[in-house]
Parts: sequence; structure tokens; C-alpha cells
Amino acid sequence: MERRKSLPLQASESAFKGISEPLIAASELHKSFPPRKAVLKGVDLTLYAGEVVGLLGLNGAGKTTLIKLLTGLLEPDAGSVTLLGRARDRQGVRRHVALMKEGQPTLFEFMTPRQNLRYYGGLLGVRDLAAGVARVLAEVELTEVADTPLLYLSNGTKRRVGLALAYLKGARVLLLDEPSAGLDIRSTALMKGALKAFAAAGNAVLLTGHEMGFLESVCDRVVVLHGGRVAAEGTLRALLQRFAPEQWVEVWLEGRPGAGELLEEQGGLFRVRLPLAELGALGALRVRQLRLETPALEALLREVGDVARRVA
Ligand SMILES: Nc1ncnc2c1ncn2[C@@H]1O[C@H](COP(=O)(O)OP(=O)(O)OP(=O)(O)O)[C@@H](O)[C@H]1O
Repeated sequence: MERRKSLPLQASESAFKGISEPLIAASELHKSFPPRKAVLKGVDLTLYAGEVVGLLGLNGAGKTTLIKLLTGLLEPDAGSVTLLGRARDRQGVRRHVALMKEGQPTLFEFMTPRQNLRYYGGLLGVRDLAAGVARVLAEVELTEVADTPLLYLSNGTKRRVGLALAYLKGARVLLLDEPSAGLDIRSTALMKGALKAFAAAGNAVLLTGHEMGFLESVCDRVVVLHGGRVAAEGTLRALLQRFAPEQWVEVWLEGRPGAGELLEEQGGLFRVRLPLAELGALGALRVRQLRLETPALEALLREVGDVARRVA
């Protein structure tokens, strides 16, 4: 087994570490899918009570694999996971962990939110079920649609049924894959509020995502997976400032520019690339078209990867 190399890329420690209870902790997790190379090569990750953590990484970095290892859907080749201070077992996961793949759990479309919750609550042996269901529906602002079949509800609303289920079973750890994907502004705000409230109640949330605005507003910190390890960790703002401080733009100009990198010339129009902050250097030249380059999040993930490769 390969020993973990320490990558000096940590931007900041969790504000919750030391003052808050560790709810789920992965230690030195290794996972391979032979014959391919190892996907995870010694991942450490602890989620503390009260925090929302973003799990980031380029496609194929191993985010889903890590979530599966945390929940026992997959077993690690080496390493361990503890849940509420004990070795994770099936019963502990069933009681304390809620998982929402592709933003929502498996729900019955022809049943209403209330019926779905009563069904699952019954399976989980929740006591005083009717009152519990009414309470959690109110908690995620679903009372109005509690008796409308899911079939007629938006994706955002269905995802909040998933959150209501996490509340109902008294889960301490919520793992979500892309909870904000495809949501409109109101649903995004409701989702954000619900996740923050869930964490503030002394629980922990781990989520994946690609939308910078959502991640920045909801995550207390993010961890970046690269090369099978946690290559960077900290607040998204701190990581962006460190790894991707500049937003680059491409502009088409009516005239030869004196600044930026000239990429193309066509019929008297010039395409140049330069940092957004240096747009002023183009002077009085008229801008025909302007395009923001690779989103900063993608730039951040690539740069973390480059730095990790250099120090490895
Ligand atoms: N059951 C499996 N069998 C073989 N290979 C697998 C299996 N599950 C995942 N992989 C491989 O492991 C790597 C990591 O996959 P994983 O889905 O964990 O990445 P990810 O970070 O979640 O990616 P994405 O952002 O695309 O969802 C990929 O190369 C994937 O093809």
C-alpha cells in the first residue's frame, strides 16, 4: 500500500475542528477498481457537527467513490470509517446517515410527500409518525404541497422531501450529490436554507456541486480531491484567492490591442486573452464581444491538481 504523502496545500483548518463533535471520520481510505489505477490513495476526511462541507474534484477524481465508502455502499481496500465515534456498520449508517444521490432519495412519484415520509418513517420505526411527519414537512417548508403527488412537484420540491426524510429519521450526517443542480432561484434559496438549518441543528452535511455561487454561500469549507488524496482544504474564498485569483476573459476588439495575448485576427477584428482586471489596458478600443473564460471553480480544481503534481 502506498504511504500518504503530505501535501502542504491546506488553506485553513475547519473552524469546527476542536470545538465540535466529529460525526463521521474517514482515515487513510484506499480504493482501487482493478485493473485500473487506484482511485483513492489515502483519504482523510472528518465532518464535524454544525458544518456544511463541499467535496470538489474534477470528473473522475473519486467523489462518488468516497461517498460510497462513507456509507458502506463500497468497502475500502484499506483504511477505516468511524461514525459517531464507532466503527461504521450497517445499522449505524441506517440510523444516522441520509444519502441523496442525484439530489434526492428514491421516492414514490405517485405518492404525496406526506405518504412517502409515512412509508419510509414506518420502515425506519419512527415513533409518533403522523406528528413527526407534519413537523418535518413544516421544517423544510413543504406543508402547502404535503398532499400533492410528487408527480406534480418540481425537482427542488422533491429534493426537500429528501431533506424532510433526513430530519424524520434523525440523521446526523447528510451526504448529497449535486443538490443544487437544475434548481431555480427560489428552490436554490430554500435548499440552501434547509441545508444550513440541518447543519446548525448539530448535524453535518457533505455535498458535491459545480455551482460556485451556491457552494460559496452554503459551504463552511471545501475539500478538493485530486490524485486520490485531499489535495487542498479550506474556505472556497481562501482557495480561490490562493489558486485561481484571476478571472480571465477573451475579447474581440475593433483594432489592434496593446495589451493581452493576441489569439486571432479576422477582418480587422482582434481576439485577445487577458485577466479581467486588466481590461482597462485596452484603452479606447471598442469591444465587440467579451467572454469570461473557464469558470473560476474549474480553474481552481486544475490549479490544485497542477500544484499537487509538482509537490508529489
Ligand atoms: N464500480 C466501479 N468499477 C470500476 N471503476 C469505477 C467504479 N466506480 C468508479 N470507477 C472509476 O473510478 C474513478 C472515480 O469515479 P467517481 O465516480 O468516484 O468520480 P467522481 O469524482 O464522482 O466523478 P464525477 O464528477 O464524474 O461524478 C473513475 O475513473 C471511474 O470510472
